[in-house]
Amino acid sequence: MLQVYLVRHGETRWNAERRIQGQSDSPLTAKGEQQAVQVGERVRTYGITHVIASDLGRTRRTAEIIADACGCGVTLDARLRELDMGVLEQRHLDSLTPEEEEWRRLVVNGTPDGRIPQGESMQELSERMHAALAACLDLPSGSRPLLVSHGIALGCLVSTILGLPAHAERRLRLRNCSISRVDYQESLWLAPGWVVETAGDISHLDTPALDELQR
Ligand SMILES: O=C(O)[C@@H](CO)OP(=O)(O)O
Repeated sequence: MLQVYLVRHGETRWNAERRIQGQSDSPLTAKGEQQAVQVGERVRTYGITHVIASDLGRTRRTAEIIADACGCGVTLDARLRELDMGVLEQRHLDSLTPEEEEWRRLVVNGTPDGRIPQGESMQELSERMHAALAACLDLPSGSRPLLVSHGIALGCLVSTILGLPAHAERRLRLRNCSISRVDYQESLWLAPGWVVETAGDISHLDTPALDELQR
């Protein structure tokens, strides 16, 4: 059975400021760095063999800290990037005009192929995240990978593995540096293929970030 750990990056400056990042980037806060250290402390005994991260700065930095603790290197996979939120990237969530708010709702309410102008649909996000996860099946036997990605991207992955629509990720709270795990298994009892073991675990964090979606 292949076990794959899924970690959202540590808190960033724009997370704390309620600004939309998407494929734009902002650095980890001091709290975000500390959260990454705490993930490393937790998973260092898990036998992680590969740390694979989205190529955005916030995930790279989080991955470096975790990989140091695990004694392995980091490889980058652009398929693990956050949803491209087009013209709304870098904006404060509270500053959207009614028209912009409507664009945002097209995505989060599950309108088929809804997208923010110049952005990406949830279907496109789902396809690339599943491709990145499937690539773990090609790693050498006995591998135990840990993927470092983003809130909407990981939520979409977990939701769709459960058979829910991609936009169900809005009902799944994946805080900064939460750990989820999915397993690939052939089971007579559970559905064969990817199975969700846990989602959004933050028991290793002593100061969990306020989630930008929750505030
Ligand atoms: O892009 C963003 O603003 C958020 C949305 O959840 O994603 P993340 O902080 O996980 O990159």
